[in-house]
Amino acid sequence: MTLRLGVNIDHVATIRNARGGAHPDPVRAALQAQKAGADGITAHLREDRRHIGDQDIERLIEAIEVPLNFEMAATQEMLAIALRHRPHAACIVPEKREERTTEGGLDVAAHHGQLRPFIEQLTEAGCRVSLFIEPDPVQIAVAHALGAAVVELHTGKYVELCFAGRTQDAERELDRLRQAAADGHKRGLEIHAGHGLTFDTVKPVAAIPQIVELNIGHFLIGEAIFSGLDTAIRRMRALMDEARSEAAA
Ligand SMILES: CC(=O)[C@@H](O)[C@H](O)COP(=O)(O)O
Ligand SMILES: NCC(=O)COP(=O)(O)O
Repeated sequence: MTLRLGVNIDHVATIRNARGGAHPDPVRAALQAQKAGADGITAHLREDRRHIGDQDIERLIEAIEVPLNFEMAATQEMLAIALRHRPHAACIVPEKREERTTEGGLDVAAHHGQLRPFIEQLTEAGCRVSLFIEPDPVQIAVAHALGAAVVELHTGKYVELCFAGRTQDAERELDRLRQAAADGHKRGLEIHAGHGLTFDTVKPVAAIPQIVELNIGHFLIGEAIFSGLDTAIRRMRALMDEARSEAAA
């Protein structure tokens, strides 16, 4: 199975919003990412609009040729926006206003009743519905029962453990990712993964054979300051491909 790279351009908007105005433009970044080989663009329209704004979503839909993965909380406001734009994919994520970033996966087991109508309406509108969850067997089973097409496994914990030098715990978390990917794939779910991935942490995740898409943003946008977006994306793509061919050998 080939592995797609979705580039998340949220944090281009974070830099723009630090001063207001229009520069740097996340849509320009998305077009550059597309040219550098991104297979898709991911953007998270947060309730507080701290990075991506409503107009960015409208402009992205107009401008990009690769699929848009629209990340959204399960709120009526976001549902109405998604139904208006009908992006290729709608990824439902948990959201807390006070958090610095998306801290964990959506608890689909606890909120299945609330989530079902969102999944149904988005699917009906032609979006591929993705649920951003922890690599946990119960979450996988409920995501499947809810009729989602895709699950995106939260890799944040694995990355944090790697950077804390907690090698054994990171390996255990990687095993949870492997198990969840295999289990979800067996159930017919399409498997994506992402959050916090970097050049140093991407390869073991990219090597998991059932994963078909990685969504990566914050690190690539940060790295672009030093090497340029094109170089950062091409390097990430190369590491992903390397991991895949090493795993297949
Ligand atoms: C859900 C998710 O993982 C992404 O949206 C990404 O982390 C960028 O958004 P935040 O940094 O605002 O969480
Ligand atoms: N869903 C994960 C994503 O889009 C990118 O997350 P990050 O690389 O910005 O942490």
